[in-house]
Amino acid sequence: MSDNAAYDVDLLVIGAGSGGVRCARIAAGHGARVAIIEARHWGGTCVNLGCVPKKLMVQASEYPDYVADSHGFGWDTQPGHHDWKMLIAAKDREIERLNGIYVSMLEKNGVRLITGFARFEDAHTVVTEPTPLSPDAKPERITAARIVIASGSTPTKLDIEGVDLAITSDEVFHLAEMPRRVCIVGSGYIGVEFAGIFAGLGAEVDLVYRQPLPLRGFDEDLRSALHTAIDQRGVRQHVKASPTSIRRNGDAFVVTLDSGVEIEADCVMLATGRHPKTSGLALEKAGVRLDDGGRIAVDAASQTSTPDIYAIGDVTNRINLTPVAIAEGHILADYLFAGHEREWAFDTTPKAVFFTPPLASVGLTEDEAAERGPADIYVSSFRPMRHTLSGRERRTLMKLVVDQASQKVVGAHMLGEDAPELMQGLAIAVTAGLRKADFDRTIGIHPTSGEEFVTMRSRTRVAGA
Ligand SMILES: Cc1cc2nc3c(=O)[nH]c(=O)nc-3n(C[C@H](O)[C@H](O)[C@H](O)COP(=O)(O)OP(=O)(O)OC[C@H]3O[C@@H](n4cnc5c(N)ncnc54)[C@H](O)[C@@H]3O)c2cc1C
Ligand SMILES: NC(=O)c1ccc[n+]([C@@H]2O[C@H](COP(=O)([O-])OP(=O)(O)OC[C@H]3O[C@@H](n4cnc5c(N)ncnc54)[C@H](O)[C@@H]3O)[C@@H](O)[C@H]2O)c1
Repeated sequence: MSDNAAYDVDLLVIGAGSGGVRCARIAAGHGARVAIIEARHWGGTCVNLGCVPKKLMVQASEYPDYVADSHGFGWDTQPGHHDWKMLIAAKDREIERLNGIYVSMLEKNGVRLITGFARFEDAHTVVTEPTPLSPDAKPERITAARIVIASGSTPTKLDIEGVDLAITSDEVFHLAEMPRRVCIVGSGYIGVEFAGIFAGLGAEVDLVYRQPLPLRGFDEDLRSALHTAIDQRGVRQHVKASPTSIRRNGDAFVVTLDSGVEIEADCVMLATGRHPKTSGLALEKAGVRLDDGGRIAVDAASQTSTPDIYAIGDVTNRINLTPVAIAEGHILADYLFAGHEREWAFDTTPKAVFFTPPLASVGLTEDEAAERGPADIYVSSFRPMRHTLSGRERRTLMKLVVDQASQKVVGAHMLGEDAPELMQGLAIAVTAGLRKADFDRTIGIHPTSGEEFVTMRSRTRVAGA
């Protein structure tokens, strides 16, 4: 199928990350002539500098806990030495393998792969340039009937003195040495996850954030439980605080907070959000408009202000998660080249933060539900079975938010071991609009933590009444 023979391709995708790769592959599967341009690394942020290396590092950081916990079960296991360089090399090998899979999957589907940095010449023409990471890339000029911008996002740095002394998540995966003292700024997903990683690997960690509790936007009970869990992990929390400067002190760095407190660290990491990556694309040449927040403005069909140009994933700053970018890419490819729209339940997108212990959520928080009307709240907090013997001070929190009028479970939240694995199943129940009575008539799996979600009989309180 060819949309328009006057163009080199039917679809040109800019950015081979989670969204772009899926869109290109599905469009090619529908018979479109597709090319994809990537400036940095095949697979994008998630595979190279995001979800995948992060999760491997979380897993690496959990082994000392297993060793310590084993003593309560009769083992005399001793902690060993951690080899940071070996971890980084093993992680890099796995990522190289994944890069190869992405490339071969695209090639197998007949997608043309172009290495280089893309820039618009007009609404149907893109030129590519070599980048520092691909200096030998041949410049190309390519015309397309339709173009999808899937260029992702990039870390936002604070405007403070000495900011260039700090790293972001873009650099953290390739540090030459494991830092012994780390100061992390920001308590969103990345700040919390890396506080857990470095603490687990044995570093002294200072976590600085502006709010009274970490993870703004999550359920308040979960945020409080996380605050306690961060303390229990040995991370020093500096709440309601912001850095004002960073300076060198020999081989170390000193972060000064607005309270006057000084924190000395071997590594300062900013985890202060990300912003859409649009610089250098020359969007103005194609008439693609940004909104006030700097994201590419799109309609419900992911179309930008220019017909035939679409945008998906983080560059549109909707829900910045890999499965969402993938879904947006898939929906768009189906819509453009198969004439049908796939349905995905974005409203009940589940979220997880891979701290140790991790937390996960789906649906409404208690406060969000209360704004819509009375909600029955069920909360359970308990010591998981493993820690009755390990002696570790770690509690699990589970919470259900139930719309009182319909008795539908509109939110589920958990902090505790395996929370992300459990939440995937609960997300199906919440997406399906199941009622509390459906949870109650479900038989539990014993002995698990998960069975608590089907045995919460007594309402803890009513919210929003
Ligand atoms: C540290 C970290 C951990 C994360 N962990 C998770 C997680 O556990 N779970 C989860 O769901 N999400 C996680 N995310 C978020 C997830 O990585 C993103 O939401 C997802 O990658 C967005 O996909 P995308 O396709 O929009 O963009 P990206 O994956 O960022 O891909 C964009 C691609 O476009 C390329 N590009 C940009 N501009 C140009 C140009 N002009 N020319 C050519 N190529 C260009 C980039 O090089 C990049 O490869 C994490 C993010 C970070 C930073
Ligand atoms: N497990 C996951 O799914 C996962 C993991 C990592 C990242 N992500 C995605 O990547 C996005 C980016 O992650 P993130 O942690 O960088 O962003 P975030 O938006 O989650 O958190 C940003 C943090 O920076 C703080 N901050 C912002 N401006 C500041 C300032 N001027 N001074 C002091 N603090 C400031 C905020 O208060 C917040 O604590 C996430 O929102 C999420 O969509 C997802």
